[in-house]
Amino acid sequence: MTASNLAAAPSASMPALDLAAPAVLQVRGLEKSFKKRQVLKGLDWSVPSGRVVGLLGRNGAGKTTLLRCLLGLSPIDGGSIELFGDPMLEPGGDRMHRVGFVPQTFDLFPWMKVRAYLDFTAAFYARWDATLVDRLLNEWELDAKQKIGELSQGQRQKLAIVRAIAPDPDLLVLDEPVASLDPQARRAFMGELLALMRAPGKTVIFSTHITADLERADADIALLRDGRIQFTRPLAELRESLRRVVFTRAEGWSHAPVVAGALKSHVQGEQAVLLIENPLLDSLHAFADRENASLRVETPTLEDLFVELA
Ligand SMILES: Nc1ncnc2c1ncn2[C@@H]1O[C@H](COP(=O)(O)OP(=O)(O)OP(=O)(O)O)[C@@H](O)[C@H]1O
Repeated sequence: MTASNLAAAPSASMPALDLAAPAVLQVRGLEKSFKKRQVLKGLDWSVPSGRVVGLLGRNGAGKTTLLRCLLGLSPIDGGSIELFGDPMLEPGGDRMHRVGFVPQTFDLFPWMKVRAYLDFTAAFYARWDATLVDRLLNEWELDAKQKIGELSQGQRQKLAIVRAIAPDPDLLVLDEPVASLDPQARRAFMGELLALMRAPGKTVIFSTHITADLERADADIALLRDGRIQFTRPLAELRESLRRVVFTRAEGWSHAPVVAGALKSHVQGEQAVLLIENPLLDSLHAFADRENASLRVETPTLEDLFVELA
């Protein structure tokens, strides 16, 4: 059997994102190591303006490291980063008025009260939406008079989000922004985020393990694996094109069938399981008949995709 007789449309034909849109972020050959551990291995990434991008990757894949490097918060060992078309060499500068960042943990200024902290932060920004701040404090039940050190982890995360959104950033970067939020707050947050950021020219990049949030956001999915971004594609497009294909036969499989367009395959007892891009169903059925196997073709959930690909 040859690869081509089972399926067509190899990965190289994957339609790309709209690259005509100006890139907010252009990363080339990014390298980053901690001592001998190389975390980012010549990573290339282009994020067009106006997208909501979910950064997926396993624990330790390097998501936090990447986000920190992008914003100049962590020095890089090689490659280049352009933010809004200019080289990113260090944090700060005028450009930072256009960027909001929500770190994974927020433990600054524990002695400050919420209101004082927000007023203090507002002074650094050219734009600051005080009306939005008051509305979010109210809706997210944050007490302006409470000290930050007395807030729960989830409340701190909400505060960090308010602080990041208030300057009306053009690029919002969030590192697992909803990990500490309860489902209600998560839903409200995602709604708020999308309402604010689904405006022309606004871009959001957020890392998460919660695939339901990516679905709610109808985000583009960027997969970080082996120190590189493997792809960045709209979720709807992934759903449309990827299928989980299961061949089953009693005598099992010595190895998984070789199929063009297969992104991943493994053998599990009687089953050979493949994740295939744009499978040709007639060819798959013919192969199953020849091999005396049954065939099942499923549309994977995003969680399935994450488990298979990450
Ligand atoms: N300051 C540091 N010093 C040494 N090693 C580090 C440092 N920061 C991160 N690492 C290592 O770099 C790798 C990537 O870590 P990173 O936190 O970026 O992963 P992640 O994808 O964000 O993980 P998670 O999903 O668990 O948050 C890990 O192996 C981690 O141990």
